[in-house]
Amino acid sequence: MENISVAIRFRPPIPSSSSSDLPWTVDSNRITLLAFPVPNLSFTFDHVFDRTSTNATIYGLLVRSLIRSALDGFNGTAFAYGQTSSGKTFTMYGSEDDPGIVPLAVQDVFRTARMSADREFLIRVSYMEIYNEEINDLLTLGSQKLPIHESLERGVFVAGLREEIVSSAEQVLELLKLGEANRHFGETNMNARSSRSHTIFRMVIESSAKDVNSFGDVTSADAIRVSVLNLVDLAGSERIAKTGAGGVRLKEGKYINKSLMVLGNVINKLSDNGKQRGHIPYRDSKLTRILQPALGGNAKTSIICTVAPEEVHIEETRGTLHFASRAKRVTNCAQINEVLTDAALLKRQKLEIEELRRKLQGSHSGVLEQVVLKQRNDMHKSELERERLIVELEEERKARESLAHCIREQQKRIDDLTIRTTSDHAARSIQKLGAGGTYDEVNMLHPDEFRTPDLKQMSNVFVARRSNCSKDLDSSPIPENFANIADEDLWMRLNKGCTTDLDMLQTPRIKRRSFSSREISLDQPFQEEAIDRKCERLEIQCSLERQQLETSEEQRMILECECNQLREEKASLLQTLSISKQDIDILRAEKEELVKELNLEKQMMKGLKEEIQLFSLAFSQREGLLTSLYTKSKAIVENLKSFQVTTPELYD
Ligand SMILES: Nc1ncnc2c1ncn2[C@@H]1O[C@H](COP(=O)(O)OP(=O)(O)OP(=O)(O)O)[C@@H](O)[C@H]1O
Repeated sequence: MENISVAIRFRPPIPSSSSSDLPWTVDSNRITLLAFPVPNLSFTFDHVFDRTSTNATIYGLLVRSLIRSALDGFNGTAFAYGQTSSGKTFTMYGSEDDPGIVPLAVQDVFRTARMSADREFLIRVSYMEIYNEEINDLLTLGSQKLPIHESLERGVFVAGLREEIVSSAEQVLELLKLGEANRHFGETNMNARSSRSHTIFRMVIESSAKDVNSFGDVTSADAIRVSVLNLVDLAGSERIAKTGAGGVRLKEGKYINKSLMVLGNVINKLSDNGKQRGHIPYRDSKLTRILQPALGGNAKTSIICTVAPEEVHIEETRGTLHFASRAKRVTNCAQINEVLTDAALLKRQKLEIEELRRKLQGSHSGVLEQVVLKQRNDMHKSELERERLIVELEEERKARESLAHCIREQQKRIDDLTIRTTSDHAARSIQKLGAGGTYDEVNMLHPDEFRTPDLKQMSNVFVARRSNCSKDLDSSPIPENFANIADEDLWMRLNKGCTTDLDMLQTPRIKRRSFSSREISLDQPFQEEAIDRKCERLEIQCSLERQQLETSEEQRMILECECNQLREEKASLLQTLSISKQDIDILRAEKEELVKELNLEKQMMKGLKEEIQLFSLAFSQREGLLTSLYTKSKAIVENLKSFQVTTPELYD
């Protein structure tokens, strides 16, 4: 990681401007603003160049190392930043007497390249401008609005930009002249020849070691270094009030200010502490997008901030100094950009393709197939299991239904028995009552006259009506113990919520017959005998009925036991059912998982196939490129040889 190098350059004051005491002092690399906005605000930079400094001095101290690094394979960017008319273009391009950074760098690149004993270089140049947020190729007339693309191999690049292979500084300077002619300049109140666009002069420097490993192994000597050197002349920020811009100039000014603002934002963000940094808005302008590697990326960067010394520009100066001090805090991470030579790349790609093929055709595909087969089998098994469970479930459901039916039947039988038992009990009670009372004619009872009350099914409701029994003077009152039967709880217990109409509970019509005292005295022994017989008969009947009642009770108990058993069975069946459901859910989830895995494997296989196709394609493309590169290199070498023969003094 290394910081961006930042220098401040003061342009000489314009002769016409009223010179007064300067509002700042310069002490070595430190600038102190004396009064604005607060007294003694200081900024320290890598270099501060005063009005006497030449472009050559600036180049030597700030840019030369960058150019040397570019020849070693590091990306490099140098740009001039500052308000309009502060001397950016002068710094970058200079004059006849004082050539600027661009021509000096071009000379230096070729000089250094020629001096290199162990590497040979291939240099391409391009020249573009960003005018009103559109990219124009300055080396090709009419080539405007070029798009920015991004790829893994090339990173961010301007599609369709002409790249000229160059072999000498003069050739480049000629191209620069051509570009300058195409560049947008315009007159403003501040500058007679104001740059209305940002220009980027780019050199792509490729180099490889002169001795190639004769064994043909893939070594670092096979690597090609490719670095990009950007020399940027920015348009200057301008205050419309000062430039007096209108119409086209005004529109240009707005685009210029906007893109410089984005540049400022990017620098601000990058200079923030890592945690607070957040999103860097490179994409907000074409300038920052193209310069992205130079701003916090893989490049060495130098910035020359130009300042107009006049007091009237103090605000702009302060702004430039703030930008510069922020930029000073930005760190880049430059590294040598090496790519393998085509031959080495071919070798490596062949190996990779072979590896992939082996993976596909060999054991790997076998394993894959096995996995797929296993998964299919598993899936089939789980399907069968699922079907079996469904059948089982159906059987269980049917069994449960038949059990429930059984329970209902049994319940019905219990209810019938209970009702029967109750009516027997009631009848017996009445008979007992009759036997212990007056001359009730119990033996006159007809079975139909003493019947179980009508029962209407109505859950949880007990209704008892007794509307007219009191009116029937002929009827005996309801026996006391029978009245207990009509008690709500008991009825509920017996009838399980059936309703009854107590009027239906017809007390047998026991007609009272009055005997005269004479009749009683005459027939008494006979009557007593008859009564005894009746009593005996009734007792026998009672004991029979008691037995019957006990038997019914036993039956009821047995049925209740059965009923409980059935309930338990039902509960256990329900439990089994829920377990089966859970099993089915698990199986279903497993099945889905397997299907997902299968799809994933399929995708992987597809991806591998595509990769192989891509590699094959790249392989054939590289083959073609290698051939053309070889032909081109041969031509260049021939050119160089002939050039050396004709102009030997250039290389001295
Ligand atoms: N260091 C310098 N020595 C001599 N002349 C200079 C110097 N710097 C700038 N100038 C002169 O000042 C004028 C404005 O300079 P220049 O055009 O380079 O400014 P600029 O910052 O590029 O302006 P703009 O942003 O408008 O393009 C030019 O005439 C230029 O020759």
